[in-house]
Amino acid sequence: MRYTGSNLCKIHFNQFVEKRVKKEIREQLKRTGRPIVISVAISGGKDSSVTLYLLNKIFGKDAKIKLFPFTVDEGISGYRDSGLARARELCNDLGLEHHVISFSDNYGKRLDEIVREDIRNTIPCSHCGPMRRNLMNKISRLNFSDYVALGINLDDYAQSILMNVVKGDIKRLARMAPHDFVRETLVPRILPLRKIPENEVMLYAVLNGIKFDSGWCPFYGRAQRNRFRQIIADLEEETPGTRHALVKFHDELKPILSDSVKHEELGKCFICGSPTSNKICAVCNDLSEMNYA
Ligand SMILES: Nc1ncnc2c1ncn2[C@@H]1O[C@H](COP(=O)(O)OP(=O)(O)OP(=O)(O)O)[C@@H](O)[C@H]1O
Repeated sequence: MRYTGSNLCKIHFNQFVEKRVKKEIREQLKRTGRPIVISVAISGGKDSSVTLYLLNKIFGKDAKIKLFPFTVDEGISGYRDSGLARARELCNDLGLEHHVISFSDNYGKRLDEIVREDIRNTIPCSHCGPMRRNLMNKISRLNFSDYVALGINLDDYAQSILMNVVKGDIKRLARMAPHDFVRETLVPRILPLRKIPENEVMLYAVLNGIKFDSGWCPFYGRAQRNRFRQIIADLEEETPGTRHALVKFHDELKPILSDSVKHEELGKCFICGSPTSNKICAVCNDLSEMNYA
């Protein structure tokens, strides 16, 4: 680990990962003594698989915590099916019931079709991201979840901070998960792996025999995040510890921002009832523009 200068054996590496994840969870999860439901968004990829494995390892015997793992089936041929299969297998191994919510049942179309029919040739992620987040929130609300856990690792998190800084998007910086405020219609997100570098998550998965899908989304090449992925990787290579420094910067900035940046009032979408600060949510807007196109 270049950022700490340490070399660890398997046992101590596992302990080091688990200790940091437990600390994160302690800080992110507000325990009040009453039972808690945590939805776990698993794509079948390494990060969300490790997230579910660790949450189950930490809370599996805790009668006051119920885990609810689910996958959103976007309808991406040649990609999502193998992710779904891995997610199902992992849940089976852990003795947890796996749930699925799909674009086709909720939006009437698979992502493949949406992309094919889009004459504006928009980046596929700009349809998929809001639609996926919308269904994550929907299924989490349907089973009365207190939190939804995502497999965001340190690299992902540092990229998001930098992207928001570069775009000058102070509102997004202020409302980045982990969420410490509850809004009626939006289930707060927790990120147990946000301090664990991507390569350590991968190593943890391999060392512990956690099944995951290593396929790439066919639309990956067009994602704007890729540029920031490279920038963060280069900065970390030149100066180990950069990713942690960015997270520390954001953690210190967040309380200052939330004092000065007012969180937008969230109402309900006029069409589907999802949380939105506008009359119509981003997904319904997108779907109606597609129908007019
Ligand atoms: N189809 C999906 N169903 C459920 N959760 C998802 C899905 N896609 C993404 N997520 C959640 O959002 C997080 C970030 O998404 P991202 O696109 O980076 O995931 P990924 O690279 O496909 O897989 P992973 O992060 O598990 O390695 C995931 O870790 C997971 O918690």
